[in-house]
Amino acid sequence: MRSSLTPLGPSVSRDRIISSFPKWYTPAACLQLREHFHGQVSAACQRGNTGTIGLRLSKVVVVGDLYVGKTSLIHRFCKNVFDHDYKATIGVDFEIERFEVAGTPFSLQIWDTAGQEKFKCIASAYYRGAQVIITAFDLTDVQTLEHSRQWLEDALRENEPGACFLFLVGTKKDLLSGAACEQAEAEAVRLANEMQAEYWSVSAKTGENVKAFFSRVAALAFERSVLKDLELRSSAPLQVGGGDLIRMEGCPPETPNNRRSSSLSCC
Ligand SMILES: Nc1nc2c(ncn2[C@@H]2O[C@H](COP(=O)(O)OP(=O)(O)OP(=O)(O)O)[C@@H](O)[C@H]2O)c(=O)[nH]1
Ligand SMILES: [Mg+2]
Repeated sequence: MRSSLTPLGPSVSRDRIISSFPKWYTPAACLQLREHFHGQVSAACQRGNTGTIGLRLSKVVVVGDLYVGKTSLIHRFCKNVFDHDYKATIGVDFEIERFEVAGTPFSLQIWDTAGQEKFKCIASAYYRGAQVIITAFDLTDVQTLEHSRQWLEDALRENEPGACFLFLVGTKKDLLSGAACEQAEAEAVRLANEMQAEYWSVSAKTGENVKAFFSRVAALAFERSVLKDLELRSSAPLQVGGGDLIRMEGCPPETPNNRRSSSLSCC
């Protein structure tokens, strides 16, 4: 039986349907080398036993220096557009992107933050509760790669240790080729490994790797959400509706030991 919990609104477009697990960009810096969904996740999806995953938004935060192309990357993916003119992001902005992963509805809320120093305090207020942190740098500007570590540290400070998937993304791939591109990527892969992040090179201008990258983000975030949800439901007292409003007769009263941990709640 499939889950009856489906989000409101129109169904997802065909290019947001992820049926097989998307591959990494390079095995030299990737979060996991599996080519299939986790067995428990596949089984849960087949049975329609994915709880409220379809109703939730997973938060993705994109950080990095000004002018590296954060907004362009998000707009290429969400709107399939590219603008040559630079318009600085003021504070934050977000897009919601709906997917169907392994037959289950799943949504990402993608936060675009400002790289300009003067807006940093506004933007950093939105780092909390991220399930994915994407640190973007410009492949043609090594300084922006050097600053990536600081951006990541700032974003991680607002989140629970180990709660976020980390990605390091080199932008403007269309501006580099040959040895220059290989060298920039090699340096980035080194840093990605130090940061325990997955590395991707993309171009918002040509669209190269943009869809593949966000599909990978969505699949990893989805998988972790389903696993967390299964874990919570297997340890929670029997409830109707998955909430705390209605309790089945005979269930023990809530105690500090059986209360749901807030650190495990939905991101
Ligand atoms: N050639 C090329 N130019 C790009 C690419 N991505 C972005 N740009 C250009 O780089 C400039 C900055 O892009 P934005 O996306 O506005 O940069 P941002 O990181 O959002 O900047 P802030 O909002 O100030 O933090 C713009 O002029 C874009 O057209 C790309 O993939 N290739
Ligand atoms: Mg921007």
